Amino acid sequence: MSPSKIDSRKGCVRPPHFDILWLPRAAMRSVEGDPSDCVLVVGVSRPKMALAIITVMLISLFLTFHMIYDSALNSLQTNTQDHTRPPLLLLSRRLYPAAARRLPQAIIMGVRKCGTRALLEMLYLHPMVQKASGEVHFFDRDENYNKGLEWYRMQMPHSYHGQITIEKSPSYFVTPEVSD
Ligand SMILES: Nc1ncnc2c1ncn2[C@@H]1O[C@H](COP(=O)(O)OS(=O)(=O)O)[C@@H](OP(=O)(O)O)[C@H]1O
Repeated sequence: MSPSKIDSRKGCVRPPHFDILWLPRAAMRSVEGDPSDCVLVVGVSRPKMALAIITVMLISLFLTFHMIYDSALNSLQTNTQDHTRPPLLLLSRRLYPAAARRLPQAIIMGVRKCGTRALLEMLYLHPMVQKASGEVHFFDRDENYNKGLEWYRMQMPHSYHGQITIEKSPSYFVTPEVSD
């Protein structure tokens, strides 16, 4: 070991520059045999520091873009009939589960003027419930029923997997064909 690298006062090994990332363990031992006199110097080389900062910035930028993309796409889907969403990442399906229009799992079918709207709005207070905005009249009106289940599904709101979609059409209760 060259004498210039040895601290003459304490006898500790010193790095030649402050931007050394890894020092060998032996470099931190006292040559003179007194380890308590040594000071541990931890530094990061400038290129590696720059690389780390750029990596963090790129990841933050990507995540920000991904969140903006996701929310923009969700709001677009609310206004269009498109229910598919191209995944930006395979992982994004897990992190941000896709919303889709689903057939109702529950239907409020009557009876009229008995507070069906109030019932629906109260159920809708639950975060796991989504409601159709108006009365769909799928089962009681031929012109709607003939459009098929796909049309019926498209009248439903977007919901996440596990949420319950509810539709309310009180006239189902008094339309004999509905039970068929
Ligand atoms: N909790 C409670 N108590 C008493 N009355 C209530 C309650 N909730 C809703 N209402 C009244 O019910 C009427 C609306 O019922 P619906 O939502 O079923 O109407 S509809 O059949 O869907 O058109 C509507 O009455 P009208 O205003 O006379 O139409 C509501 O005021």
